Formats: sequence, C-alpha cells, structure tokens
Amino acid sequence: MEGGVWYSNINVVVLRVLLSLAVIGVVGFLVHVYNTLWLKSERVRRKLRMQGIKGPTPSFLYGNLPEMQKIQLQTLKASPPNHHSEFVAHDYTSTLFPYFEQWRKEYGLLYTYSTGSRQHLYINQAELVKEMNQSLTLDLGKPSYVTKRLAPMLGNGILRSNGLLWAQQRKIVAPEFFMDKVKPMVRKWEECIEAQGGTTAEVKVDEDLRGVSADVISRVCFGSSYAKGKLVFSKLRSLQKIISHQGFLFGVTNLGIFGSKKQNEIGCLEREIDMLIWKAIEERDQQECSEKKDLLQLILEAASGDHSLDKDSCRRFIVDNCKSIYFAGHESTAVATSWCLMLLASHPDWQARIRSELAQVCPNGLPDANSLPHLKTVTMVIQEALRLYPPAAFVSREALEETQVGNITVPKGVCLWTLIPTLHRDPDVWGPDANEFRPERFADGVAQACKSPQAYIPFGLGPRLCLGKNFAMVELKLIISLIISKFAFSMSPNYRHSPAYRMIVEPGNGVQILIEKTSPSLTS
Ligand code: HEM
Repeated sequence: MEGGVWYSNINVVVLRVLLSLAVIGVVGFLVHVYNTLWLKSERVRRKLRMQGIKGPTPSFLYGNLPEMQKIQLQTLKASPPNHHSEFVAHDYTSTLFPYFEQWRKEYGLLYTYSTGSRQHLYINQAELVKEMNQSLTLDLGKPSYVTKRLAPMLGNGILRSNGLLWAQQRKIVAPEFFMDKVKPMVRKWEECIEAQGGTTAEVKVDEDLRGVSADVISRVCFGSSYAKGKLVFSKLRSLQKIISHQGFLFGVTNLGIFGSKKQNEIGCLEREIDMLIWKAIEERDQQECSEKKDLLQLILEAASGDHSLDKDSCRRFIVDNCKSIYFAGHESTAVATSWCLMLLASHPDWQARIRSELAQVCPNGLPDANSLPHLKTVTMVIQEALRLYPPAAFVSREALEETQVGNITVPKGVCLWTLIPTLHRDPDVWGPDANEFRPERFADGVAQACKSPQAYIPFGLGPRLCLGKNFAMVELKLIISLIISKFAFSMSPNYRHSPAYRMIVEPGNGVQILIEKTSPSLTS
C-alpha cells in the first residue's frame, strides 16, 4: 500500500517537473521568437531613429507588409494612363511600388520601413545615393534574401555574389567588355535586323528585340550562335516569370517559400539550364576557342587555373557566371529598346531628327562601327529613354556589417533601396520638366543635363557599375538607328501602357507599333 502511494507521489513529481520543463521551453521559445522577430528589429529601428530617420510604424510579425498590400490594392483599382502624352509623364513607381511614393511624400527622401523582421532604408537623396554606390567596402553587398530567391536563375555568379568572390569574378569578367570586342558584331546585328524587312505592318517588337539581343550576347560572349543558346534563353525567361510572379520583392511570397509545385518547377528548369550550358561547354572546339578567347573561355580558364576549386565548385563557378551574363546581357537591353521605341513612336519629330543625322553622318544612310560614335542624337534619345523608363528599378544593397554611408550609420542586416525612376524624375535634380521627354537636355552630356550627375544611374554607379554599360549603349544605338533608317513608326491603338515588374520593369503587354517603310531618299 505504502509502496503504491510512494509510486504515485513520484509520478506526480515527474509529471510536475515535465510540465515545468514544457512551460519553460514554451516561454523560452516565445521569448526567442519575440526577440528575433521584434526586439532585434526594434533595436535596429532605434539606431536609425536616433539618427533622425523616420518611417511608418510596423506591426508585430509582418512589419509594414499589410500596409504595403493595402496601398497596392487601392492603386490597382485606379485605371492606368491610356493616352500617349500621359505615358511619358507616368512614373511607373506610382503604379508598381505605390507605397514608396506614399511614404516618400510623408517622410521625405530617406526613411525606414520593415517587411516582417527585415528592416529597410529607402535612400533617394542624390548625395547619399552617390555615397552608397561609390562605397568601396565589401561590407555592402546585394541583399541576401533577394539573391537567395534568384539563385536558380543566377547561381552564385557575379550578379548576386558578394565580398571576395564578387571581387574575383569582377576581375575575370570585366576585360571582355571593352568596345573593340563589340565592333566585329555590328555587321551581324545589321544582318539580324535587315532580315526582318517589310512594308506597313503592326509589329509587337518585344520578342523580336529579345531574339536580337539574345543572339548578340550569345555570339559575343559565348562564341556560340543563337541557335545553341536559344533553349537556355527561353528556359531562363520561364524561370524569370515564375520567380517574379506575385511581387517577389515584398509581396506575400516574401513571407514564406514558394509553393512546392512552383519549387519543383524552378528546380527542374534550373537543372535543365545547368545541363544545357554544360553541354555547350563540352561541345566547344577547344583549340579554336583558346585562340579567340570569348567570355566563356576566360571563365573556363580562370576556373581551371584556380586550384582551390574542386571539380564541382569549378563547374558551379562556370555555369553560374554564364547564367548571370545570359540574363544581365539580354533582358535589360531588349526591354530598354522596347521602351525607347515606345517613346519614339509617340515623338515622330525625334525619329526625323535621328534620320536626318543618319543621312549626314553615314555615307549610305546606314550606321556602322565607324559612324556609331558620331550619332549624337540617337545617344540623347536613348539616355532620355533610360532616364524615364530605366529597366532596372532599383539599386539595392545589404549592410553585411555595420557600415557608414555618408553621415548615416547603417546597422548590420539593413537593406538599402534606391528607386532609380524616382531619382530620375526628381524636379530638384532635373528641373520642372522632369516628367517630359526632352532628349535635348543631354545635348552637352549627363553632367549638364542635371544638377547632380550621380543622380543619373540607369546602369548603377561605382564599383558595381553595370559591366555591360558600353556594350549595351552600342547595341541600343545600333538597333534604334537601323530601325529608324528603315522605318517610320507610330503608336498602335492596340498599345496598352502597363509597366510590369518582372525583376526588371518591362512593358507588361508588349509594345505594339505601326511601321511603314521609309522612302530611300529619306536616308540617303
Ligand atoms: C540597357 C541595358 C542594361 C541596363 C539598364 C543595365 C543595368 C544594370 C544595373 C542597374 C546593374 C546593377 C548595378 C548595381 O547594383 O549597382 C547592372 C549590373 C550588371 N550588368 Fe547590366 N545593364 C544593362 C545591360 C547589360 C549587359 C548587355 C550586360 C552584359 C553583357 C550586363 C552585365 C551586367 C553585370 C555582369 C552586372 C553585375 C556587375 C556587378 O555586380 O559587379 N548588363 N546592370
């Protein structure tokens, strides 16, 4: 009997201990969650507040995400502009990222906001943007939570890597982007565009431009023809569409992982792309390639010469950088050309000016490698198009360690965002006509076009400046000049103005223009 009581007493004690442990565990867990999800961010916010940086009040767990979604929904209900003159004045941030616009009006050009436990700084003061972009510290990198999501597309190649790995990749990739490498391609571009000929017709330019730009980047950088790279591009585009679906930067998908079906699709495409690139590498004629030295050859040689890389890392290094360049090199240029044609279609006077310059500068009315540097008007038009419709909406960084940007101490983990189109339309920098298409503002170069040349950043600025800037400008100049030398064009009534954010800002429903063959006398 006594033994039974003793046993049941023991049981009660054990039960109590277990219960207490469970309570301590749960409380500990809750404290941990509270600490990581709130206190940690609150400490970061306090540091920013103490420096006078304000921002919207975040809610527990979700930060400012609910407010962002509410503002976005309200904006969706408002109808987008549908008249030509309004397309130009339309700053796409007001429809794509309306919360940034609203907060900018409330808190100014520097404010802080949070998405879940992540804290961000919106930086659009020209001076601070310059400091951030020109900072040489490796403690500022690309935001890791965004680049993690882009990993299937870009691997750990130059576009998303940070620190020493980025510095090493930049050194290897940079030499390939000098102008002289571009010149031999000019003739091939001429053939590409000329082959499309035609009389009066409506064309949707986007896919054609993507084709041309894919061909160009494939041949110049990888020495292979578009036919070989074609599958890689179409699969990369599918990946881009899946990843950028539903506001991948700050939308709901940000709170969790993609659904498992989407994740599988992403995984499959990633493996297929890796295999295709690797197959193209294996099929290369080694002797011919080591003589010609295209970008792929440089990457191959750098990877095989680095003895710290094992076989798998070597393969990753090669494939990841190929993917990065494939994406960076062709999407942005194709989209920039589409926006440029959209703006030119609404401004026939600028088409005429380019056409008359072509007639003066080019002996047979057609641009080539030698006449290209003398085509000033087309450069001004492209600069103005990249100002109003920059394909890259953001320059973004993460403070990998506590870092100084100008007079601001940025706590570790904070992500910094500069909205390029907003900076490009700031009337304090560009004057009261900031929302108008006026290419003549660039007549004496960028420095004379605005108060602070560092506020013009379609290609970024500083150590992470776009590696393909010169390359892209040459490509754009050539394509636009060739199209204008062949066609006069206007906006099709079927065009619907709908900028969409798919990692870059592209015309959501394409650009439809009505083209008409120019008479030979106009160009010769
Ligand atoms: C109109 C066309 C283009 C635009 C608007 C554009 C814009 C940009 C921007 C804004 C950045 C990021 C800068 C930063 O984070 O500070 C960038 C980076 C980069 N771009 Fe471009 N780009 C274009 C064409 C190209 C082309 C044609 C290539 C290659 C052939 C290319 C290769 C790269 C690379 C490799 C980087 C990463 C550089 C680094 O992180 O060190 N881009 N580009």
